[in-house]
Amino acid sequence: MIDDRDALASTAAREVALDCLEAGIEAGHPRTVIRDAVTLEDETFRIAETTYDLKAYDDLVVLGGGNAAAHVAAALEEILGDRIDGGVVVTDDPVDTEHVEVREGDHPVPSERGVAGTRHLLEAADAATDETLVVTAITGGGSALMPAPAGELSLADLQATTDALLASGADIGEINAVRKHLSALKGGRLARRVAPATVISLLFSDVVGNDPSVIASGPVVPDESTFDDALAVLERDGIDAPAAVVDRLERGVAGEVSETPGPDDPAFEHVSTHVVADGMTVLEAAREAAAERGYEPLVLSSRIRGEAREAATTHVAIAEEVRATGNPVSPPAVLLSGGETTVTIRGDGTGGPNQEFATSAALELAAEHAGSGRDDDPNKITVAAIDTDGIDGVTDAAGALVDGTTVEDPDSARAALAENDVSPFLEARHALIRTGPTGTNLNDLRILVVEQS
Ligand SMILES: O=C(O)[C@H](O)CO
Repeated sequence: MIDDRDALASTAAREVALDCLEAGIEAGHPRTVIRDAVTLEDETFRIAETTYDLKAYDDLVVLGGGNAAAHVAAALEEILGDRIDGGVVVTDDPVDTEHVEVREGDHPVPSERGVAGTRHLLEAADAATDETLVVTAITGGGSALMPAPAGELSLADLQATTDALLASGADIGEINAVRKHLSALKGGRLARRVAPATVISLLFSDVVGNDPSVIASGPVVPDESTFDDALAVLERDGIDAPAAVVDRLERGVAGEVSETPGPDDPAFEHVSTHVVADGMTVLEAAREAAAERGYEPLVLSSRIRGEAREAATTHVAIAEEVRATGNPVSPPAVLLSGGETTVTIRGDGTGGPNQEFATSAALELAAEHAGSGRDDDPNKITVAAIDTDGIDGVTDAAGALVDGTTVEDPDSARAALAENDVSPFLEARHALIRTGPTGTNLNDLRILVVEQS
């Protein structure tokens, strides 16, 4: 799964870090998740504690979108086979499916083909009746991949607003409060389109805290955010949105455009929501892989957020403590974390949050190594950081793997960070991890392997 793995795995600690990454990605892949989450026995479809008698429905369709949506559809087909009558998913990571139509869209900025695919998805939703069972395949990336401009808005309006929101530093809850109010599908509006069908909503969460109304902007989840909230995000973050967008939001605040459906809306009467995978799914598998290799595993948090380079300093400090005093676990140990860090763009280079995390960690390790008075073991702490979807920032790398040998010239590492240009820096040091699109999207995975003195 990891390209050129042998070249990266030059020490035992690196080998362990790569094993943990691979175990995490495999556990988060829809084929693994769906196999664990749903079963079919005779005509009874089970998800968690709920069962559905397929004989009670005329047809079963799969609808959805997101980076991993086609993989979810394919995994559902493996279990449900010919019982699936059709459906549409929109994704940027297509795979072959037999019954569900896979349409391509684009991420992180929506595109024309995404709009066309989403229109098709909405047509399939409109065709649902009270005898339809709809299974939704909703994963991270769905907001960009399922663009359905509301009212008079155009794709260009959505693109300009998305660009501005992504550059603004607004968090995903804020970004999606805006996107929901510009869409014919997000913020629960897809539930209205499929009502009165029965809906089983399967969610793969790339949102810290798993709020279902934020994951892919909650197409079949009640929305408590308002036009007011959306306008406040634009104002607070100084976002220069197109006039048509501001106009729609202002008309919404004035009550001239209908609000997204809230928890009391009848559209949600027949919807059940299941978060079937999240960052913890990945962390638990990685933790197990570490333990199997004789390392004491410790999950620090599945909710790490904030500036990537600063999070790296804190992670390395904890690893140093482990190594120096055995707190909070004794080495050999593996520290693990998930969540999603961000990068404040100041320069004009190539990189991503996980690559900035790794570069900053490598810089810390080089400084710690040089100042330790104990230059015999530059490999005592090894750090890997990836985005589980295989695409860190807008690069073709998932992240990077570093240790105390990675940075020999701290000034170059600092310059690369200052320019947000860490990708070429890491490439030159053979530190980039490449996986290609992994088929899942469950946030970041960070592994710190701490060897014994
Ligand atoms: O698509 C989105 O909105 C983000 O990936 C969060 O799920």
